[in-house]
Amino acid sequence: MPTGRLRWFASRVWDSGHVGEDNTWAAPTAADAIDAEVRVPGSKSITNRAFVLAALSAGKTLVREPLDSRDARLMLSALDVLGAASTATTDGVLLEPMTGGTGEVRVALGNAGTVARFTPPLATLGSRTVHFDGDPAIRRRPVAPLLHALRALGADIDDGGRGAAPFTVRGHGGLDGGRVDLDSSASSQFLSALLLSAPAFTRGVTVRLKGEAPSEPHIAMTLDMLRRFGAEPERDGPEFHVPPATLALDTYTVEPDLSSAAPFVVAPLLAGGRVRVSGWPAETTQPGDWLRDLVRELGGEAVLDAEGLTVTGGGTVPGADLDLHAVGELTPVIAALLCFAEGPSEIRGVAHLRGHETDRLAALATELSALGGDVTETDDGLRIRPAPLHGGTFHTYDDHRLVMAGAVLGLRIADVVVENPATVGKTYPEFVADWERVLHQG
Ligand SMILES: O=C(O)C1=C[C@@H](OP(=O)(O)O)[C@@H](O)[C@H](O)C1
Ligand SMILES: C=C(OP(=O)(O)O)C(=O)O
Repeated sequence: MPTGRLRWFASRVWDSGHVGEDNTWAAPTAADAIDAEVRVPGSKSITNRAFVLAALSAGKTLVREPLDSRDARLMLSALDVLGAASTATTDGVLLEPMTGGTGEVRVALGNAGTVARFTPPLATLGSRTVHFDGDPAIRRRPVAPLLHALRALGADIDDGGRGAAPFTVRGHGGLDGGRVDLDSSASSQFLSALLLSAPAFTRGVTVRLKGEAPSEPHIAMTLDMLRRFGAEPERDGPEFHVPPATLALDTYTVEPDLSSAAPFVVAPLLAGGRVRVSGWPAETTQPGDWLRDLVRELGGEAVLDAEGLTVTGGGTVPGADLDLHAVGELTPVIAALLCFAEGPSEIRGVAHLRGHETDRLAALATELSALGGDVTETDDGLRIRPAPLHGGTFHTYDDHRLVMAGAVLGLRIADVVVENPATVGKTYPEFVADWERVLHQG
C-alpha cells in the first residue's frame, strides 16, 4: 500500500466543518449568483486504468496526478496483493511491474466496479488463488458475463454458481486468451476488463459483443489508454481485437474527473453566474465532456479555453429529453438538475443503472419524490415533471453520485440534509469542502 504523501480520504470530508457528527450535511443554498473556480481531482476511470496498465508493463510507470480516493486505493491494494507494488511520490504513484507468486490471497473490492471487473483477469496471469469480495452492494452488481468469458478463455473460476461476488480465481501462470463472445449490456466494464489485460494473454483476445454495451466513451478510453501503453487494439464494429504486446510507459498524467465536475458545471444553470473548472482537457475520451453540449442545450454558455471550461447560466432551465446510455454515470446530477426545469423531462437509455452502486433509478425516484419532486421510473430511465420541491433528508444509499445530486438540490431548496456525505469519498473525498468553497466565493 502506498504511504506517505497520499491523503487519507475520509478526513477531507470531516475537515469541511459543516458535516454533522451524525454524518449528515446541510447542503448550502445559493444565495447569489455564483462566481467561482474549482479544480476537481483526477479521473477515477483513467486513474484505475493507468494503475492496471502500469502493473502490466515491463518497467516502472509513474502515474502523475492520480485520483486519491477509496476506489483508487482499493485498486492499488488489489494490485499490491496481485504482485504489483506501488509507492507514493511527490506528484503521483510509482508502480512496479506485476510479479508472479503463489499462495492464497484476498482482494477487497469495496463497491468499486472498476476493481471488481478489471482485476479478475489479472488474477489469471499469476499462480495465486485469489478470493474476491467487498461491500454488500458489490455482491448485487453484475459480473457473471465477465466470469463466463474468462472461463471460455481458459480461466479457472469458482463463484459457487452465484454469478456474483464473492468468487475465486485460481491462477495457473497465464491465460491462453483467443476468441470469445461477450454480453456487455449490463456494464461496459466487462469489455474494458478483457481488453485491458489482453496484451498479457498468450494469444491476446478477440471479443465479439452480443448486444449493445453502454458507456461508449469508457470503451474509447480503454482503447486509447492501451495504445498509449504500446498495445495495438483494433475495432471493427462489435468486434475488438487486442494482440499480445509488451507494454511500457515511463509516465502517465491523469486528467481531472469531468464526471466529478458535473455538479459544478450545472450549478450556474440553477443559481445563475459563472463557474470555471480549471484543467478541463482540450481533447478527452471522458463521458463528462458531453456536459458542454448539455449546458448549451439547456440555454447556458460553455467556453473551453487553455485555462479550463467556463460555464455561465441564467438560473432557469427548460425541460429536456435525454438519452444518457453513453454517459450513464452523469444521471444522478442531471436528474437533480431537471427537477427544476420549467417543462417535463425524460431520461432514457440507462436501465443498466439498476446495477450501479445502488439501483440508481429506484433511489433517485424515491429520494427526489420524497422532497416533493414529480419523478417516476420508466423501464430504462426517469420521467420528471415540474413540481415545487421542499427540504428534507436526502438518503444516499452509499452512492457518491447521490451526494453530488443532493448538493445540486440544495442550491435551490432550503434545508436539504444529505445523509452520509462521507460516501462521496469513493471518487471525490474533498467534494463537500470544495462545494462549500465554490458557493461562498461569489
Ligand atoms: O470503465 C469505467 O471506468 C466506467 C464505466 C461505466 O460503467 P458502466 O458501463 O457499468 O455504466 C461508468 O458508469 C463507471 O462509472 C466507470
Ligand atoms: C458506476 C460508477 O462507478 P463504478 O466504477 O463503481 O462502476 C460511477 O462512478 O458512477
